[in-house]
Amino acid sequence: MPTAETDALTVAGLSHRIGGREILSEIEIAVPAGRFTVLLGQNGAGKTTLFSLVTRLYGAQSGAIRVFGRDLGAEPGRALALMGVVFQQRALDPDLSARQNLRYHAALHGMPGRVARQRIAAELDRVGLAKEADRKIRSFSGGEMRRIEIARALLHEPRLLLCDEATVGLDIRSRAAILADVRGLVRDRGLTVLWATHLIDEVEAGDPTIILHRGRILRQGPAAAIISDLGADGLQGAFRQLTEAA
Ligand SMILES: Nc1ncnc2c1ncn2[C@@H]1O[C@H](COP(=O)(O)OP(=O)(O)OP(=O)(O)O)[C@@H](O)[C@H]1O
Repeated sequence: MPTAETDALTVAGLSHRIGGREILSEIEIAVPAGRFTVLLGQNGAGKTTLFSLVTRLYGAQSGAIRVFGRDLGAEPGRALALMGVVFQQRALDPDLSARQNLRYHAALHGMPGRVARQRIAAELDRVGLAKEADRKIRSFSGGEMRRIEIARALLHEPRLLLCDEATVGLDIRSRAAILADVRGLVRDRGLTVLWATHLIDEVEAGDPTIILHRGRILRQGPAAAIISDLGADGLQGAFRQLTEAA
């Protein structure tokens, strides 16, 4: 697959087996820079496994992953520095404060103390939690914890943000607020986002959309184009057609 200069993330020929079972098969995707791209798939489609490979939690068994042209296998440090991640499972220490959790992350990225303090203050302020910085994580609501995780993921100023089911378990208002916030980062900062979800109502017509089903990519392109190519009356119908035929 050709790698366009404008691609933030490309994955080519990536397959992954766990315990003899193929979880991902010949994945080929291109995530355009500066856009909000949706990775749409039902539970068990393979979204988290794909994120685990892109973030190097799992070593790739085949294929190539590039982040802004940098090969993840050959230059892991440089490629990973360009990425921020919000995992599906909560990954904050509940007994530490928001500030302490972020400080820990800053240290992992080798940020000098003064820079870390400024960045932590700026990102907590951006998500509206600057005054709550010294509260223990366990005292925050689910939506607030997600906002802290987004602040943490942005601390080292990545160019690509990966979000794995970032709105799962949240009420409708919190879901909408998180989604609007992350879409705003794309619009205002030119951030690239890859947003994994099983929720079709989180997709907008113009979003580059990648449909993953049982470990295979069924379609990718703007959601509106996928719908019209299939003659469907909406993304729900297009998704059903594709997955039923697979
Ligand atoms: N460590 C593992 N051992 C065995 N099977 C696994 C493992 N990790 C993932 N799988 C299987 O791989 C498939 C894809 O799982 P994955 O978590 O990547 O999907 P997902 O799209 O993220 O779904 P969800 O949104 O429910 O987390 C599932 O069938 C899952 O059971």
